[in-house]
Amino acid sequence: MTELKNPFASEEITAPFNEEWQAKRRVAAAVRLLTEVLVTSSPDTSKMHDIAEQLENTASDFASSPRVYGRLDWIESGQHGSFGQVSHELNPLAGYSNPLAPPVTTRIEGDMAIGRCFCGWAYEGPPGSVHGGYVAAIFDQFMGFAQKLGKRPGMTGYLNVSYHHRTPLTTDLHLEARITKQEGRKTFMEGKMFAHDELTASCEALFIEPRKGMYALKQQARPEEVFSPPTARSGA
Ligand SMILES: CCCCCCCCCCCCCC(=O)SCCNC(=O)CCNC(=O)[C@H](O)C(C)(C)COP(=O)(O)OP(=O)(O)OC[C@H]1O[C@@H](n2cnc3c(N)ncnc32)[C@H](O)[C@@H]1OP(=O)(O)O
Repeated sequence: MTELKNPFASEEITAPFNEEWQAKRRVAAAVRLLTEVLVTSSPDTSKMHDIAEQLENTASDFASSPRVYGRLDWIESGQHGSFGQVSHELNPLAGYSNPLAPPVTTRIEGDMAIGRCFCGWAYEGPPGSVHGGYVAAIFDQFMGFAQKLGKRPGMTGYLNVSYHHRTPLTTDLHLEARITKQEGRKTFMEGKMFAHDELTASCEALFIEPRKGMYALKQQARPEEVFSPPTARSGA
């Protein structure tokens, strides 16, 4: 099995590991664009049914290729990069090849973690503003990266988010985090989110290194592989 190194790799692995990921990044960018267009356009109904059929065919085409479920299996193949590189592609908040990810980008500067994010209309909660659940998710990802500063990577124990002002959509969001205290396996941090220099949200987070370390996570039970989301055709 490929060695699991640098699970918190970020800016230092900006380029895709190979041409396959490069192509997948392009597909993911197209799906992001599609999502943005979907929630901000109003084509006539029959055109939408045509589009749905095309997309269903595209999904079937994709599904007929070899399938890989879960990051551990991606790295086990030996052809898709290390855990850090695969995460850089598939992480649901930061992965360039995962269209669910806005994505959040991160880097370390001195004793601080710095991040950036941009949320389009698909992320709307309050009018014109990022949904609070996404603000929390962005923080969880960003703080999970920021704990790299403490060298005892762990899982989120708690994440307490304060919402000071609405976080605007279609705006560059700036993130900052620092460690406030470290006690053995526990890393305490604070994080901030800014839009146009205004503090929109802040958080206090505790990350805890599991007793047996992060690598023990790979021994957890695997979820079911088969996932068949309902389609409009099946009446959902
Ligand atoms: C193979 C892959 C490897 C690389 C993977 C990289 C993945 C990257 C992921 C990045 C992440 C991305 C972000 C995500 O999405 S992380 C996903 C969201 N988080 C989770 O799912 C975490 C679920 N919880 C757990 O797994 C366990 O509870 C953890 C691991 C957190 C602790 O379980 P463990 O058995 O180790 O704990 P312990 O009982 O020995 O307690 C230890 C100490 O901690 C204190 N305490 C415990 N809980 C809390 C709490 N809630 N508040 C305050 N304090 C708490 C406790 O009192 C004790 O203190 P003390 O008595 O010692 O003073």
